[in-house]
Amino acid sequence: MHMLAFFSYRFSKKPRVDESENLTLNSIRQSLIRQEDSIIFSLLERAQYCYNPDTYKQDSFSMDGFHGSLSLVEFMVRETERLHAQVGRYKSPDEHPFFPSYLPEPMLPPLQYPKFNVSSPNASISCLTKSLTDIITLMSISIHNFCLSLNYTIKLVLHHCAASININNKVWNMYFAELLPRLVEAGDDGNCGSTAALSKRIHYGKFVAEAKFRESPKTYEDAIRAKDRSRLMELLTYETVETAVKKRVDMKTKTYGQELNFQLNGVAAVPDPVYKIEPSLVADLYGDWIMPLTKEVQVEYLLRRLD
Ligand SMILES: O=C(O)C(=O)C[C@]1(C(=O)O)C=C[C@@H](O)C=C1
Repeated sequence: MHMLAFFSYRFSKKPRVDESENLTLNSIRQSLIRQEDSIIFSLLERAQYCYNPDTYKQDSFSMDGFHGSLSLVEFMVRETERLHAQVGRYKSPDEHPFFPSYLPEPMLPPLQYPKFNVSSPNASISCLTKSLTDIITLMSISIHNFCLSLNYTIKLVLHHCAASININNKVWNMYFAELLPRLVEAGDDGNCGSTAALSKRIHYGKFVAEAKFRESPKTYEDAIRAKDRSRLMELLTYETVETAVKKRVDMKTKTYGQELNFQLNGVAAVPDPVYKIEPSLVADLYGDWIMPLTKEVQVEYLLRRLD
């Protein structure tokens, strides 16, 4: 059977939807905590390589169908997004493209996103995304998993304004201009990748904002009607949570990024711990960029929440 015919067949079945859980601030925060691991691991991965200035320069590469008006990294991200768009990745409420104006319409029948499944939003969405990637690259063994994951449809609870919020231009600039030069050594070797995890985490602000709005609509409504950004920012900011996030990220970076060098007799070769990334760098990244951008998404979302 042709693969798309196979998909159409599978998609035509009624999706199974778990409606048992509610959108709570606590469950969304748990999801943000799980995403820290992906962010820290991808930064650790990226930190192994040098900066590679040619990857980011326009005019550095030339090949058929690609002549230098974009950098190699822009070209790769744009074309990857085009491919993923064909199987509907950006119709998912927690996926945000970096090059939205270049995307084709999906070739597959639309997925249903009736409501967002708060019990395991990441599990179902990242399972879907992972399966999409697998299916494109392997085209074989993950067909079964892919179809299974599609049947666990995401329960969408966001207001329709969510679709108009995408601050990936800021995420892109933050990553390439601010973060990368601090994270890696200068020089050349090859690699790129952690922007997607950051983008996803930052746009999760939509879910955080929705949960906060639902928990106390009256508190937010006046500020929304008055279009009062600073009041909204004040309402949605929890200093104690931010302090706890930075502390946890610092500890996770130390734990995941510690070099474990043991001699054959099992004794540590280096008495003092050595870290692959300076732990405070990731904690500072959270404090200076990730949380402020997540809050910016929340403000944008709330401003349109009563539209
Ligand atoms: O947990 C929340 O309430 C959030 O809004 C998320 C978040 C964050 O980005 O981690 C952002 C703002 C708050 O001040 C605390 C934490």
